[in-house]
Amino acid sequence: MNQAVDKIKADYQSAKKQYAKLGVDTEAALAELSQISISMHCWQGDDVIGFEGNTELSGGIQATGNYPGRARTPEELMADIDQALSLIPGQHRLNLHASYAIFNDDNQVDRNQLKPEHFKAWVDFAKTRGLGIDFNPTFFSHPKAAEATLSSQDEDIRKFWIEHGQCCLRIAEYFAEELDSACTVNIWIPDGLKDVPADRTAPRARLKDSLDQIIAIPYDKDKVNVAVESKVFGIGLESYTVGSHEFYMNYAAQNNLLCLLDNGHYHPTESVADKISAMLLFYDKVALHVTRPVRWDSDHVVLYDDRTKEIAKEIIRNGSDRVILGLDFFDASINRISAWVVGMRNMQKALLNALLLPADKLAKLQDKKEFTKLMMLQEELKLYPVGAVWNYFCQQNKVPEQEYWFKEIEQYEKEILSKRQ
Ligand SMILES: C[C@H](O)[C@H](O)[C@@H](O)C(=O)CO
Ligand SMILES: [Mn+2]
Repeated sequence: MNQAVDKIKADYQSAKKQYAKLGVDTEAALAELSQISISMHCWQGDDVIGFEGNTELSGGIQATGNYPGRARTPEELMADIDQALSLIPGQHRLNLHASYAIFNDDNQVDRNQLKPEHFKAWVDFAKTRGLGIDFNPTFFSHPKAAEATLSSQDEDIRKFWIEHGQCCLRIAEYFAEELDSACTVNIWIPDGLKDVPADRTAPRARLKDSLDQIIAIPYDKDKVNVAVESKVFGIGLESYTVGSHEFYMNYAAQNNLLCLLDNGHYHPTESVADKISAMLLFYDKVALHVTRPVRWDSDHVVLYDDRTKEIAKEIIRNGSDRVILGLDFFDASINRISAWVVGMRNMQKALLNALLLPADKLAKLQDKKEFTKLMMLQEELKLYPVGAVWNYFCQQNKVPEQEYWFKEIEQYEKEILSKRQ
């Protein structure tokens, strides 16, 4: 901690009084914030490469940049995750991809043969840190994903990926049981076409059948939440995406699954914040990948920007317990641990900002059609002292406030990352 403890407390007390005048209880806001876990994606640490020995990223996604210090082994990735989590307030979750299975010399298998034993080291890691784990089958960066996966015309390839999905549900159940915490399994496939399709229906019918076969295996629905993530386009797949928004929204509704909304996966002027309330009138929960698309689904680090703040407001207004919140970005052009810390802390700051709004007062102004006053108050609230409350939250959680965490990143880079050649 760098600011004097007393100064942080004094600033917080002053902020508390200002918010109280608006009817906002800062203590309640802090208590709720400390209950919100974010699923931190393992793939920021190594540019979405994983541990299968394949370093080629496919599926129309790209990690650009060549900053030194990428984690190359499970040990390095775990150490980097520890370093990141030590600088992020609160208790969070870890989001793993199947391509991060940890093999020893004699148990490496292909993705359709994955078993819980290949993830035991992750369970041990999570147990000792009190983390829950979420999971993702990996339908990309594999020779059998070169054309298509769950929508493939090639029945052998489609079968391979169906089996992969089924393995992942079993592994998710293992995570949930071992860690006593429900596991969200998110299905995203890159399947699509570069140019104008002649038949949009057949690949979607095959995807539907493949998903039916995956979720037909017995699994405990209280322990495993299956989510489906749509997308509008990918690099090299610009004209047609098999797993579109409408496809998955209907599939999820019909099969009692979750939709996962990634805010990089829609047309640029569409707002994922706006979709949350609509989804939650029809689903118990919704899952999110918060990211920052710059001109395309570029997966830049999440900032404390208007888009993130608007998503956070909708999470809070609709009930944070109804949103399964994960991040999804991968920036290889900057220190990767700093990327995690900045993105996670920004998501939390946005949630805190939302928790510190006088929600009832603002909603009443809308009801009474006092739009002039509503605009005025929403704008004035932007300069209320959310930073003082944030610093106090960091202090409560024993992590450095403001920018003071960064010297630990510099130290770690000097001592550890710079030695990874
Ligand atoms: C690596 C992730 O699973 C992937 O980013 C997916 O969630 C996605 O958003 C693809 O664009
Ligand atoms: Mn995503």
